[in-house]
Amino acid sequence: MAIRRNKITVVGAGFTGATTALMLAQKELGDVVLVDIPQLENPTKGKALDMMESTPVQGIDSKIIGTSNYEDTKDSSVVIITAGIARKPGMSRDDLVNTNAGIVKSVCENIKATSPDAYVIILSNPVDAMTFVAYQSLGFPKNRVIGQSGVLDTARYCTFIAEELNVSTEDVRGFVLGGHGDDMVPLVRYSNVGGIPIEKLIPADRIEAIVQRTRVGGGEIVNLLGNGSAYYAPAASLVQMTEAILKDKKRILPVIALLEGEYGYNNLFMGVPVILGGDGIERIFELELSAEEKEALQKSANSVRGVIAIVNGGNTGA
Ligand SMILES: NC(=O)c1ccc[n+]([C@@H]2O[C@H](COP(=O)([O-])OP(=O)(O)OC[C@H]3O[C@@H](n4cnc5c(N)ncnc54)[C@H](O)[C@@H]3O)[C@@H](O)[C@H]2O)c1
Ligand SMILES: O=C(O)C[C@H](O)C(=O)O
Repeated sequence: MAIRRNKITVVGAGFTGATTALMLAQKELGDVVLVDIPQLENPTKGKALDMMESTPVQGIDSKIIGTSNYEDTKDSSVVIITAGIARKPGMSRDDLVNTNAGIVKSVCENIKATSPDAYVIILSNPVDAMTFVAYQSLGFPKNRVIGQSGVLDTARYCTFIAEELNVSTEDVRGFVLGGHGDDMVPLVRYSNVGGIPIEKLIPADRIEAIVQRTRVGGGEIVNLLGNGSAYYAPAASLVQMTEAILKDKKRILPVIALLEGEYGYNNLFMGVPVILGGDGIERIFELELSAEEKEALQKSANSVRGVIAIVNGGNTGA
């Protein structure tokens, strides 16, 4: 049988969607289908054609098309959902919940019909709740419904640690647990630089400042941009997750997963470290947490449950 390229669909051709499409093509992870609403079909086609016309210069062979027709996305291996509105200064991600829940639901109905075997990565905010909405709308098994927050939050955390120590970002390891909100939990005890615990290298007050900056990292960019939210680091995060799945890399990454007993939570979508590979979320790692870390995670979980309740008729879980 002839070997075919993977088809990767990116729904939402705005700032994150378009940037993600280009980065996916640059890594030749597959052919990319960029989808937006019918009213924006021409601009979507235009963005895709512009990207396509960069391929001879960049020396890449991925094809990129723009469309508003889900038939073009048929049998995608991975579908990335970036459709929805983004926040502006003064707003919280949770303010987007009702609008984006409707959008994510309608997108998922189309995906379910055209790519029933896809691995689906959700970016639209508030992303923990949107991953829940997608899970309900798709009816796919839990390993194939994956939310993006922890890769981005961890990238911010590691950037700030590297800046603090003036070392390569490549040598910084750590991760962020919990919901994608201001209560997220950067895990200091599990963070190191070249194997050296950060607590041995950075004074406690500076670590606390880094943790706080990470928690509001999305807001920092929103305030600087003035009319939208971050997209370069979010797109890079989506590409890392897609690559982990398509190449069966079995990366250990923090992603939003359905918890069924892990960390003491049931029927809740929240960020936890997992093995991400050819079968999506292949395993969730349950780490031993201190009393303080457990309390912080509980606060984050309570925030996520509050937002899920808004889109789930007052019920706080899956
Ligand atoms: N989880 C994260 O870490 C993270 C990071 C960045 C952005 N986000 C979220 O991702 C979403 C997109 O952000 P952005 O900066 O790309 O916004 P954007 O406004 O630039 O793009 C969103 C696109 O979605 C499209 N869209 C709306 N409804 C659609 C539908 N039914 N079908 C297809 N496309 C539709 C819009 O037309 C627009 O082009 C926002 O909700 C934002 O908050 C999340
Ligand atoms: O902050 C936002 O609204 C977008 C995204 O969730 C981010 O963290 O950059």
